[in-house]
Amino acid sequence: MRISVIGCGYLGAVHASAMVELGHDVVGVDVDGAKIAQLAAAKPPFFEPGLPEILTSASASGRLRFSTDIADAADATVHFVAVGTPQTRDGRAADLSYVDAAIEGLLPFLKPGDLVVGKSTVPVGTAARLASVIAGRGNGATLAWNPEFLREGYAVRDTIEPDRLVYGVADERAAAVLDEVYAAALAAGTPRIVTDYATAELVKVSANAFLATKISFINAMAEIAEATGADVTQLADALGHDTRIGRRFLNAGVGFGGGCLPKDIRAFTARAEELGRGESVVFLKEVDAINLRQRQRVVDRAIEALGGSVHGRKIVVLGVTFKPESDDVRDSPALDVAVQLKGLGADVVATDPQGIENARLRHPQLSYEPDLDLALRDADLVVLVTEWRPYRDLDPVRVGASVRARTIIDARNVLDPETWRAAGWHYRGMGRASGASVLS
Ligand SMILES: NC(=O)c1ccc[n+]([C@@H]2O[C@H](COP(=O)([O-])OP(=O)(O)OC[C@H]3O[C@@H](n4cnc5c(N)ncnc54)[C@H](O)[C@@H]3O)[C@@H](O)[C@H]2O)c1
Ligand SMILES: O=c1ccn([C@@H]2O[C@H](COP(=O)(O)OP(=O)(O)O[C@H]3O[C@H](CO)[C@@H](O)[C@H](O)[C@H]3O)[C@@H](O)[C@H]2O)c(=O)[nH]1
Repeated sequence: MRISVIGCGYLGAVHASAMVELGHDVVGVDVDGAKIAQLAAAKPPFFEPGLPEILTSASASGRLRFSTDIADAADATVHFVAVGTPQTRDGRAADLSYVDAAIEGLLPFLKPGDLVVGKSTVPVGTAARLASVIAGRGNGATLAWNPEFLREGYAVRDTIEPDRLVYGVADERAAAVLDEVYAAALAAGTPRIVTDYATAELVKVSANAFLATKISFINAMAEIAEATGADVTQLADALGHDTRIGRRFLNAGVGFGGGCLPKDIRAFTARAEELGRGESVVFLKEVDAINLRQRQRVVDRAIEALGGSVHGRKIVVLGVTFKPESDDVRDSPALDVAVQLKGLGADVVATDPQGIENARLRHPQLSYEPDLDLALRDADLVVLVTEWRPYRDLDPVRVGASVRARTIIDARNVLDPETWRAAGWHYRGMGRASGASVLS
């Protein structure tokens, strides 16, 4: 099939390349000329494991092109819309101006039988509104909403072998077209749910709301654990053995960030309020508040660890991205902590395997040191905020020889407290028993 992908960011660039893997002819379109130039040269404009390989093979096959001109989408019969839906500047709602502009741009090039497929995360009701725009001016094209559930860091696998496919459609033909698009994934047994627009839109935002709630739940338990001397990691392990609960997304720490969970729960709340149903999701405000409190708790812990003031002290912040295996710093808890500590007068040095370039663009006032050993030298305090493998694997004895003071805050609970304490470190986790050894 001939496919266009409008918007080639973290979602669209992977989707475009993956569609070639699934056997299609693809043109990726973006308004960002620099991004398109990189993609056209088969160079990913961001770090995503596996993307260089599929981008290279898709480009070499001659079945993947990139363009800044929406007219190049005219040959395609299926048009995925994967542009951003960030939080509006003045509020918590989703900014739909990019989605609206992408649809407006496509309209003159649509043909009878074309299917426009929304991928972006949108407030419920958006698809119905856009379907009527396309019905009016889309020259016989129709709309489907097919939300995306990929995780950054696993985006390639999640796109090629998704946990499920959700089609929000208004007619059977649209579902049949999507079946053709995803034939390879369906043949591999991917479950598919065919539903209406509103349900498809809601599946996406409620999935993210659920994940965010799970994380804030365990972070709330971490607060209680701390007040009682209990250990939240053991608590999560024990809870996780209950298959109804499951262990995933029960890692307490500095909380969730990124370009999705925080903005999506806020947009969901705003939409529910618009619908007069704010009360139904009022708990999401608490989920957000617990999450933001975790960032503050890490900062407070740093102040406490340094005896009441961070002023003039060297604090090494391990990680700037919102999670490992990504260079994405959107709403990153790690950067938030680094910026707050800097604001309090600390001599902050941040390091990260992939995120420094993006972090520097947003926060040029911070000092960055890509070399981990150099970063750690003479530190008064080490704060692990993003659990990249090299930080999880740090040797406390070796690191202990180069820092000024052996004090570490493990804001992701990924280090073994006993090992670090045995090497002479003052170790603090988040909701982990702060005393000496716990019998196992
Ligand atoms: N990043 C993820 O992991 C992920 C996963 C699932 C869903 N989503 C959703 O997908 C959407 C895109 O997210 P993202 O992370 O890829 O954002 P992004 O900011 O990385 O990419 C969006 C891209 O759209 C381009 N764009 C904006 N207006 C355009 C237009 N009119 N025509 C063509 N291109 C245009 C931008 O230049 C940018 O490259 C959002 O709604 C997001 O919530 C993201
Ligand atoms: O137990 C956990 C699990 C995750 N996180 C944090 O939660 C955030 C989000 O993590 P994750 O969900 O893995 O990353 P995303 O790539 O943002 O993916 C989410 O957001 C995407 C965009 O909507 C969806 O497609 C995905 O399904 C959804 O998992 C990160 O800051 C993680 O550090 C925790 O603090 N504790």
